[in-house]
Amino acid sequence: MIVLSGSVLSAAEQAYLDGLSQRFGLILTEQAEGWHLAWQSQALVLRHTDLPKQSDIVVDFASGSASYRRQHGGGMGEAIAKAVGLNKKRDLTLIDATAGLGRDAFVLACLGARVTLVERNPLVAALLADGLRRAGEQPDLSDWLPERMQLHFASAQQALTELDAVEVVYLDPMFPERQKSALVKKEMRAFHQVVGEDPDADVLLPAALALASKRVVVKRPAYAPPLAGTKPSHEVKGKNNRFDVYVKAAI
Ligand SMILES: C[S@@+](CC[C@H](N)C(=O)[O-])C[C@H]1O[C@@H](n2cnc3c(N)ncnc32)[C@H](O)[C@@H]1O
Repeated sequence: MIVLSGSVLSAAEQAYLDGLSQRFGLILTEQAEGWHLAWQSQALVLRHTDLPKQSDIVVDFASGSASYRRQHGGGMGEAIAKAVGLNKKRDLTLIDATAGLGRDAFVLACLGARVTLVERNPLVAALLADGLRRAGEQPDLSDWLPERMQLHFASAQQALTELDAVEVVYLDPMFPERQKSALVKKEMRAFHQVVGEDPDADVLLPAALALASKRVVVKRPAYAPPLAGTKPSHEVKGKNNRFDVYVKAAI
């Protein structure tokens, strides 16, 4: 069942959603109270019944901060690029096993990586699929993005045993917010409501290390302990986070 409220679907929209569900095996039902899929300006969005449309969650690679970052120097100097090793090899193969809204995956793909995005939440996967579809229709993205960003709807546990080996596995599981989280952006809090916590995140590290031939990179809030309590080979500090790097072989 597809949950869309406040929208009267045209036949074309309904067919599009059915196609999306079939292609990725998505069962789109309400997952978090009050959050449902809706259409806004030809894009699929997640909307909360009690929140204004400005709080909609959408994947938009073609405009907004993702695009600004791409056009204004989101480059090899960024901590994430160094952590992953893109400063050494541009066309790394990479699995982002906790893809979320695909922002990190987009940064990495813009720099040259071939990224398989793994997401287990069906509503988030639907947003990703729709964001990738719209980006693939943009003139400045269409010639490279569909080839470099592929969506895989599955749990990371499953994907990391099923997918072909890659050079790098990237992990960014949800981490419990700090008590006084005034600094946590409104948008992030909303996203937290939809996907909840990731209490099983620790098991992803050994699975990722088994599949990656070069390294595993884990994004963590600066105050968080390393994933699974496992000390990384080294850390790369970002503006608001750090990247724990587990090296298996040189890139
Ligand atoms: C913090 S968000 C990732 C944000 C992402 N790096 C970005 O730039 O947009 C974590 C995401 O990972 C997903 N996730 C967590 N554990 C997962 C697992 N075991 N398998 C697949 N997806 C998972 C959650 O549903 C959530 O969407």
